[in-house]
Amino acid sequence: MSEAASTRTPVALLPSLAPLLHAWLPHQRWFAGKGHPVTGFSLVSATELLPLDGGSGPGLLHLLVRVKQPGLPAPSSQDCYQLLLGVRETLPPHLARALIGHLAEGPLAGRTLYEGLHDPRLAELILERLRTPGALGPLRFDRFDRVPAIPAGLAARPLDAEQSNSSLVYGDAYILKLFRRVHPGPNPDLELPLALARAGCDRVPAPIAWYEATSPEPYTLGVLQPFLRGSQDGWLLALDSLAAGRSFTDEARALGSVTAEVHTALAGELPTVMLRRPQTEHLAVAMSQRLEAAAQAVPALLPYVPRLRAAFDALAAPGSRDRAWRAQRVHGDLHLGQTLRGGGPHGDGHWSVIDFEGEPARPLGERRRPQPPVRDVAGMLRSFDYAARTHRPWNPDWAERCRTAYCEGYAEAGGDDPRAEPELLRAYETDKAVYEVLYEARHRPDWLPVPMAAIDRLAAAT
Ligand SMILES: Nc1ncnc2c1ncn2[C@@H]1O[C@H](COP(=O)(O)OP(=O)(O)O)[C@@H](O)[C@H]1O
Ligand SMILES: O=P(O)(O)O[C@H]1O[C@H](CO)[C@@H](O[C@H]2O[C@H](CO)[C@@H](O)[C@H](O)[C@H]2O)[C@H](O)[C@H]1O
Repeated sequence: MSEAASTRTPVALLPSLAPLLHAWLPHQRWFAGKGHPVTGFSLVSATELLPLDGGSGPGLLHLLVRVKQPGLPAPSSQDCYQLLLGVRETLPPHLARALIGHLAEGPLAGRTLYEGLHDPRLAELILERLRTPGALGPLRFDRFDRVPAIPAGLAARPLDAEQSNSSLVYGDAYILKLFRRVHPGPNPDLELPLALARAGCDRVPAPIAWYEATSPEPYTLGVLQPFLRGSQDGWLLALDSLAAGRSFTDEARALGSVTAEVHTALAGELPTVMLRRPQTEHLAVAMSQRLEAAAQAVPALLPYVPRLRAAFDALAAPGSRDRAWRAQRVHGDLHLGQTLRGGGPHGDGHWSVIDFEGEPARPLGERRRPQPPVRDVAGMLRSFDYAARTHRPWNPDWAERCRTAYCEGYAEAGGDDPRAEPELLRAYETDKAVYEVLYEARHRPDWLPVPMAAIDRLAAAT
């Protein structure tokens, strides 16, 4: 890949970009620091993927920018975001919704700045870069060695369903996920699918290509994988089943077995450890601390704190002195919305698991630590409860049947039966429900009653 005309560092640009970013960034769906004032920006890296002085055509600027938000605790007070900014003389009407603003001063005064991913020409250029491994300034583009070449000229479109990140679909054949808030170190959403692909596990769309920043720190920035066209998302399938009064136990059993398959493959590829005292005590303390922090942010949790804490204390109770739990790399944020049925080469009934990033709010180091696999099981059990609660009238039996079938499927496929360690399962379900209370309070306050109902039930059971 040529380095020509692409790696000038337009530091001089930042002062003129800053006011536009200030007005635009906090309103983006993927911006994690909502509700806290942005006081400034600093540049981590800048790369011209397409020269900005290229005449009448668009330019594409890749930026890693640190956003200063002193109201947030460190390190979130200086989070780093990936931006792909288009620059044109004038914005054609079909790109009107991508507008960020007009540059009033600096080297590009008079030009228009816009969200580059909405411009098919620029999105297609990113795929072109990924087709050929190589370096471009601080960026490095890589390919998985066991997959066929990526064809040229595939049409690009942004995916509307994006949540924490942004995705582009190419010719309905590939999907590129671009991480928005990035942390130094390997992103588990590349690390784990690569490990699974190397293990021959077909439950995860195998990464085909990816790109990273290599300096000043390593950041995983984007991963290209096959697009499962026509696949159905497990969350919507569960809601359909509830609406139609249909059982979901076959699907839940299959999901249990898929989870066990993924866990077995991950345990075979990546380190596993045994958690004993004092690690089990540390686990209980960390869960209690998360509960207390969540209760500070969402006071509705406060009356439940003592009883919920009992579920965590049980992990380190005197009777559990000799217990040891196997820990390994896990998905970390497993729920129905992270599963897709069909759409790939394995047929309509084949389930795949996506989005191995873990809970985005947790530090990367914590997400990459080996954890008891029951953590993922708890995530999926919470998801059955969510689906049953979301549907009117509430159908607790539906969730209970799914729960049983999922645990049976997990054990039948070679996983340890999650019900054999009820304290551990309860602690993880409680920890997840606490996380969900915080997540819903921040992102979807109308949904808060869903995890609060679980908090009420879990507290009553201790
Ligand atoms: N390989 C894929 N094939 C088809 N659709 C996908 C694929 N990967 C992700 N998606 C779709 O994109 C959405 C967002 O992907 P996800 O990895 O969960 O991103 P985020 O981290 O932004 O939530 C998913 O809910 C799913 O609908
Ligand atoms: O998919 P993401 O990685 O963005 O995960 C976050 O958002 C999820 C919601 O989209 C959230 O999941 C919660 O709501 C789901 C229903 O919408 C439910 O199935 C899950 O069980 C529940 O946790 C997830 O927690 C959050 O990290």
